[in-house]
Amino acid sequence: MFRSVARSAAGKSLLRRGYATAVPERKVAVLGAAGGIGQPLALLMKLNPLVSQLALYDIANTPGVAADVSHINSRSEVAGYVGEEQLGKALEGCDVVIIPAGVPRKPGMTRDDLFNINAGIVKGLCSAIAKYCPNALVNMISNPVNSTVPIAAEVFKKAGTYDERKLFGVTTLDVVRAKTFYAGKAKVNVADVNVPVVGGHAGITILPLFSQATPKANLPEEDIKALTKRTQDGGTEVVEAKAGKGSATLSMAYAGAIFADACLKGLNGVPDVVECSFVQSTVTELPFFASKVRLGKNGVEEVLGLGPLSEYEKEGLESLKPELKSSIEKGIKFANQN
Ligand SMILES: NC(=O)C1=CN([C@@H]2O[C@H](COP(=O)(O)OP(=O)(O)OC[C@H]3O[C@@H](n4cnc5c(N)ncnc54)[C@H](O)[C@@H]3O)[C@@H](O)[C@H]2O)C=CC1
Ligand SMILES: O=C([O-])CC(=O)C(=O)O
Repeated sequence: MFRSVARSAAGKSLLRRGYATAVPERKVAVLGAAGGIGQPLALLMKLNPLVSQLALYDIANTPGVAADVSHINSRSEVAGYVGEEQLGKALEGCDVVIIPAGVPRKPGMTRDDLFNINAGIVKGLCSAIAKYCPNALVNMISNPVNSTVPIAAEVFKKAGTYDERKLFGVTTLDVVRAKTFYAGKAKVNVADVNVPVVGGHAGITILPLFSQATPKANLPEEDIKALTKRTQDGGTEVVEAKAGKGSATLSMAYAGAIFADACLKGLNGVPDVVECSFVQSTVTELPFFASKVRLGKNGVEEVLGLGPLSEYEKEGLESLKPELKSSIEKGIKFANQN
């Protein structure tokens, strides 16, 4: 077994010497790789020793990004693909496909305002995934995630390839933000902090569960409310600060790289890999919902429940349901009408 080899002294020494034979081959594609998120995400995936092949796809400018990233002396081989006619080659044999393709917000816009453009982009890319790598784990970053994930599910259902264990809305940036803001307020080491974030990925649908945050800090109710609001508005904070030049890219690339790494670890059989993600779910009455999920060799191994909620979180949960429900339905309707 590769893991026992990798963990043995001989395996470690092999790895240190640059022989990656103990780690399985894994192909990862980034769709939208020349964009604000795509470029730093390509860099971070190139640095990930679990990746053996990195396919960088975009409708423009990927050759330059691929040439640049390919000079880094890490394990994976890098190839750039540009234009729809090369999409199949980019996807063939992929284990994980990360999708940050699509337009970002400008100040004054909601994520739902991106629907008209991004829904079509995501639908096209998912049709190609169904054709060229139907078994890949799909990490959906493109907004509005609350709708793009249901769109992807419908496309895969129509193609007969849908496996609910393999489709993920990437909500890791909400967790990253919640951890950072909590650590600042609670004055604890950010590296030790854990905070689950559930619900969806837009405004009030983002529900951080600070009552379950560790290390425990017993923050007053006003602080919890302020932290919740800041986490929910984290994306808007960046959109406003960038003043028309887009939304979060660097922190999103970091979050996307963490989530893809967790998917790869799960595929490789590493035990107890748990991350929050927006997935098909029975945790609430909504068909998709973000919560902690355990990742394994086939993607989602277990969707974990919410755990005990404070009164404030229970109220937040009830208030987010109508908006999340309508975003999910909007995605399903789009996929079936267009
Ligand atoms: N899930 C999350 O937490 C977050 C999601 N986002 C979302 O990620 C998306 C991308 O954001 P940025 O990278 O900042 O935008 P960007 O505009 O900088 O890059 C998007 C890239 O997608 C490419 N693209 C457009 N159509 C394509 C297609 N059909 N196939 C392949 N590539 C295509 C563009 O050429 C461009 O290079 C946006 O929808 C944004 O809202 C952003 C931050 C956080
Ligand atoms: O706010 C946006 O538009 C981008 C995003 O999803 C985030 O930063 O969380």
